[in-house]
Amino acid sequence: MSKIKISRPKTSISLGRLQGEARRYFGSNPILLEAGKVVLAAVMVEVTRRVTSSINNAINQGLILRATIPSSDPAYDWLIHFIRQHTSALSKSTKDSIPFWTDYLEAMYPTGRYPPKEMIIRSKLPTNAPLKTEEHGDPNDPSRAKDEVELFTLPTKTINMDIPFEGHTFHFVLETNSGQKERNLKISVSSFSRSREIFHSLIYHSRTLYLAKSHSRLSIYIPRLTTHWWVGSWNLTSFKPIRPWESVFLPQSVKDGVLRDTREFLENKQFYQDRGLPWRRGWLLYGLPGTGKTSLITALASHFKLGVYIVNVGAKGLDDEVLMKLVMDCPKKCILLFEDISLDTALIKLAAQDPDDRGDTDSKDVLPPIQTRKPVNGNTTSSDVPTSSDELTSDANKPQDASSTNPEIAPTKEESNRSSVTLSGLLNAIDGLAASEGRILFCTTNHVRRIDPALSRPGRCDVWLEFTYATTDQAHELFKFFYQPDSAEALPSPNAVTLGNTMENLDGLLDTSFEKNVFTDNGTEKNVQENLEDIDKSAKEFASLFPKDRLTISSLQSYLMHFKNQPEKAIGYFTTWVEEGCKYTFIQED
Ligand SMILES: Nc1ncnc2c1ncn2[C@@H]1O[C@H](COP(=O)(O)OP(=O)(O)OP(=O)(O)O)[C@@H](O)[C@H]1O
Repeated sequence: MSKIKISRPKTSISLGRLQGEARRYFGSNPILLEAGKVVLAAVMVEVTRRVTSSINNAINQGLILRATIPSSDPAYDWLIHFIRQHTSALSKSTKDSIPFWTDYLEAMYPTGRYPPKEMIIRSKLPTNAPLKTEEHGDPNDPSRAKDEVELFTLPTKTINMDIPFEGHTFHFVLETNSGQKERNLKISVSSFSRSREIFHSLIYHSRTLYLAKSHSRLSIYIPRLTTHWWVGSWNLTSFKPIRPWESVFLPQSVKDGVLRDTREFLENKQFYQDRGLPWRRGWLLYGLPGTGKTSLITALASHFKLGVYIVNVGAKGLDDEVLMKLVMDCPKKCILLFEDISLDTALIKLAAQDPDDRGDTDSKDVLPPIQTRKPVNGNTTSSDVPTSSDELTSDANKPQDASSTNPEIAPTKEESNRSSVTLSGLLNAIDGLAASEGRILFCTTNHVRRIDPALSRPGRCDVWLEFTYATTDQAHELFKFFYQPDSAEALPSPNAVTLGNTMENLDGLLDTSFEKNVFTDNGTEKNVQENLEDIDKSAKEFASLFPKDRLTISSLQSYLMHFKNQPEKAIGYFTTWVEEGCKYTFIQED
């Protein structure tokens, strides 16, 4: 009788037993045996990898909190600022983590020929491409995707660093794309923590640091135009020192008017809303170069602590769509500056055409500006700018489009080719339905006659201000400001004291003690008030020599720079310098 032994298959498998089994089956075939070993080893490696990765994931998901901040978010700038504050941490622990294979292949095959092993892919609709709807065929047809979507690939590069904050260590990973001007893409921050509060705390802290910096500085933004998927976003390019309002030399009435107008605008959002008016204000500053247009804007921005968003309308890479996006993305209460608006832009191209061909209905129906002013300093105007004699000028006195009749100011071919912004695109960006609210637009130009009258429509450039040669009063103020004793640098001029409101921006900067003693050049102690009186006397003497309609503030400033600490010499040499033609060469001392 045969006995059948039934046993349960053993479930525990040891490596030795597996090997034994394998030997029994494949023992007669050493090749199969070796292959089996390899497969077994591979299985073990994979199992180990999966287990490690699961443990890693469990730790990551359970214990580590991670936040990602894209560059489009304001918190991105705050965190970058926070990281910059910890540059020592940056230099110690920064390490590029481009994968070895990417580096190797890049070295073997220059970029472009061999794709990097790690890269970012972004897609976007080509600019100006009409969005195709179902009427135009099957939207899911894959062959259409190639025509409609552009893909961009770039190698990634990451920077890692650990920064301690409030008892936690935060791991920052900055993603950048190598070889591009616009580098940073996003930051991811992680930390061992069970609570989000610590992240909030980090962000609030970074914001506070950032604002503290930006309040004592002027934030300047320019458009990103070079990196494809970022085109049309703003890039914080610098924190400039604030410009004191007192450092701008213009007639007091003009400065007061600009301050008053801006304050009223910023404080009266409700007024505009109640009347269904777009909450926007536009200024056109025009006139000779070096007369203070940019200075006025930076001082105004400093005074009201507004960010300045600068667009060069003639820049390569800018078109109507990008311009519109930029304008829409401006924050509320900021200064949007269109620099040198008549250069390179479509305004010239279109101004040279027959108005009927412009395709811009507004331009045929131009209303006078709400308010235009005489030249800010009441001087004779330059040849390129119109003269206006009254405080408020009529439309007839307004600069007219002369480019179509005057070949000298018609655009050159090169000028016409540079920008792809059209007049209607520009006007839409300024006051179209989608245009941002709460911003103050400043357009500046040296060539006002090239500007299309459509720009003067209310809601676009409401106020036109002309800048011309410096007056005697301006020369007097500049001289005083230039030679004031260092420790009294920020002391208000007598005019500023009577204004009161112009003092706000100097909070914290001023030591208003007029009795404070300073050391003068010759080393003797002297009362500041006396010192200021001396300077004022010299300033009057200097102003009395000042020729009319001859010099701009910038040329005067560069003259004074030759005599930094020598007011007497500046006065003594001035007439000779003017008679010799105000040459900007090095001034030889006798
Ligand atoms: N009215 C002014 N008040 C104070 N500084 C002035 C004035 N005009 C010119 N400057 C000085 O001259 C230099 C050039 O001035 P600014 O850039 O403001 O001139 P601008 O009119 O904007 O010139 P451009 O039309 O060439 O851009 C600056 O250093 C500035 O400090």
